[in-house]
Amino acid sequence: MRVLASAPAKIILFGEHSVVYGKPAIAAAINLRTYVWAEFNETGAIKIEAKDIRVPGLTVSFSEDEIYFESDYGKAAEVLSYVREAIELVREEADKRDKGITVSITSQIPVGAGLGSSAAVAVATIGAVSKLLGLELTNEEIGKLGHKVELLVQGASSGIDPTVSAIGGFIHYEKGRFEHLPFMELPIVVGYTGSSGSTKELVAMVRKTKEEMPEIIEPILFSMGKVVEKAREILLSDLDDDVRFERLGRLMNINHGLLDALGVSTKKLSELVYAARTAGALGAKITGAGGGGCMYALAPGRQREVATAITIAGGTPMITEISREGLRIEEVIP
Ligand SMILES: Nc1ncnc2c1ncn2[C@@H]1O[C@H](COP(=O)(O)OP(=O)(O)O)[C@@H](O)[C@H]1O
Ligand SMILES: C[C@@](O)(CCOP(=O)(O)O)CC(=O)O
Ligand SMILES: [Mg+2]
Repeated sequence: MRVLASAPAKIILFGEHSVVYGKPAIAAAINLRTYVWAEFNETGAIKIEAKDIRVPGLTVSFSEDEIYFESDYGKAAEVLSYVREAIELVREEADKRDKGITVSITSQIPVGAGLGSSAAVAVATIGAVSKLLGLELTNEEIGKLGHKVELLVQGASSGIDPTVSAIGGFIHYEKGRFEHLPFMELPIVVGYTGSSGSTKELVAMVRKTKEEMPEIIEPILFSMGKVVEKAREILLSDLDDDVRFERLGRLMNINHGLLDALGVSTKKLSELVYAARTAGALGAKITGAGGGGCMYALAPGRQREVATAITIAGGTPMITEISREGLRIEEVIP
């Protein structure tokens, strides 16, 4: 039997980082997906074919007639830890710890870009492997297992990414509970800096700063929580779109400033944010953990101009759509 599952990327509209400390956040699944095939193997081992992820630490030496490859096995294993933990967790849930499983991954989601590639790969793996092992899990349960995987690998995770990747759509999330917000088309442009940041390291950096100066960092996290409450109110209001977008844009700019104060922006991210605002975006901010990766801009009627401004500033624009669907079983071959 072979199973193919897929799960989407996400953007965090408001509340990244503060959501790790129990504050609310708002996120949406987007139409970039990670695909995972799962099947049994006879060895009893876990085998992972990650087709489009770069493995760090590969050295190649060429001499007259020989080529030597040296790989940093520690780093290679670390890169695959989300997938490995996901498979181990599902084998335990199914009480089939010794089943040999091979997974093969292809992904449209840039890695370490703040678009939730870690959650999508964990959720798609859990989806495919649980189906293979005959476990009946709801998408919500798969989101919770995805959260466990992120906790195991990163040490800290709010769970918002695996939740929205598993269930799809547009959500408000707080302390493990989510509420679907009404589906709406948002005129946004995502800008990718081309560089990456590690969520594990950025979350640890924020925690360290918070421990060193709680009297400064806690009020910032508190304000971020308030920004999200206000954004939820506006999203659920019946204000006209022009007023609504103008207010949301202002809140995005405040949220970006607060993230910058936490130290997770970079020169390139800020350049893309300011380029987007100058080109007419009503708001622009980092999305995801930062340290590189992506920003997004709210630009009703100005998406094309903002995309051009992001390109001129050295980024790659992506006009994405919200994905109603979360985890999907694409194919089951008996
Ligand atoms: N296609 C993939 N195959 C295997 N692992 C992946 C894949 N995509 C992402 N990952 C894992 O997720 C990590 C990146 O996660 P993270 O730092 O949270 O950034 P983000 O979730 O914003 O992309 C990668 O280092 C890798 O371990
Ligand atoms: C920084 C954080 O709020 C979001 C991280 O998202 P990403 O891995 O950068 O896509 C962490 C979390 O919510 O667990
Ligand atoms: Mg991640």
